[in-house]
Amino acid sequence: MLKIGTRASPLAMAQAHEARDRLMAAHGLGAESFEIVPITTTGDAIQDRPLSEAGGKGLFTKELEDALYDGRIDIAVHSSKDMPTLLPPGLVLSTFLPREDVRDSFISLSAPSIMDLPQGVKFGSSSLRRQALIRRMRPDIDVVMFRGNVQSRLRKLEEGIVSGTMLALAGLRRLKMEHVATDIMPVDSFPPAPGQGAISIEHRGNDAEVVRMLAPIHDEVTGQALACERAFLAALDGSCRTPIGGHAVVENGMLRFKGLIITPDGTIWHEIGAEGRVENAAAIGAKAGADVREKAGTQFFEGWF
Ligand SMILES: NCc1[nH]cc(CCC(=O)O)c1CC(=O)O
Repeated sequence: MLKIGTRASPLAMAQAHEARDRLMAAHGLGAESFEIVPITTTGDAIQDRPLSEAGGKGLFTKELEDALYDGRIDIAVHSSKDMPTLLPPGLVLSTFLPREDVRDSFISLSAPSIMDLPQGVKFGSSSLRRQALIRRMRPDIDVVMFRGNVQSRLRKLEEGIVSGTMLALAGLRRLKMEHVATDIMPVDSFPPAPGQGAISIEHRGNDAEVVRMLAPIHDEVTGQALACERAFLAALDGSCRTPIGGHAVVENGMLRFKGLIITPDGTIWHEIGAEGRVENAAAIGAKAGADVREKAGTQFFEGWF
């Protein structure tokens, strides 16, 4: 019996089921060989303030990691986007499932695109990256803090609390809710978060049986793109306080990466492009991070908060 840990949100549960289904198919096993263990995390419990204030990315992972350490679960299924770049001792992130669409979707009941929103309306997002990118496109718009699952966001749109919000297209697809997307943002003008759209699996590094089970469901190309994007994030100190975009594409053994850092008010940004062979994925991302940091200068990272 392999115990699969997951957050309890509908999206996390859908991702855990996807991981289980792939494991069943890869090993010819039935559902009875797996147990899905939902765990409520601090990140899920805090709904009234931005996660960047409450402690950052680790909020979604700590309880799952505790459960890995004490054996309540054997693997933890995560959204890669929510994973800190550094893992606690003894745990590894070895396995990436084939990536979904990386793009963000715009959701509104009153305008077909962000540029069509009326002057000065409210836009809800808790992601610093999305907030900054929206402000870059539409400095007139009032960006407000906004959290919660798809259903609660749609309710707030209906109630007129905000005129627009944004969600990852990947999440909507996994919830079979793609139809709520009003517009899809191009990656060039609206770069996704590093890791967006990719499910990853964390486990105890010394668990040989788990390593054997996971090997056939790992997607090589997604793993290479993620190695690059996560190295970029790590080089920039990937705290949730810096709006960062980053996206790597792998084709025929070559990797192309584009990254962006932007001030929270959306007025200053720096972009970086890099490419090379996939074998050097992590080095390409790390160098792009160091290069964009140098391009931006230290003053870029100071005095926002
Ligand atoms: N921080 C929440 C989160 N983590 C991963 C996804 C979407 C799915 C993905 O990117 O794989 C979401 C919701 C969202 O951004 O819309």
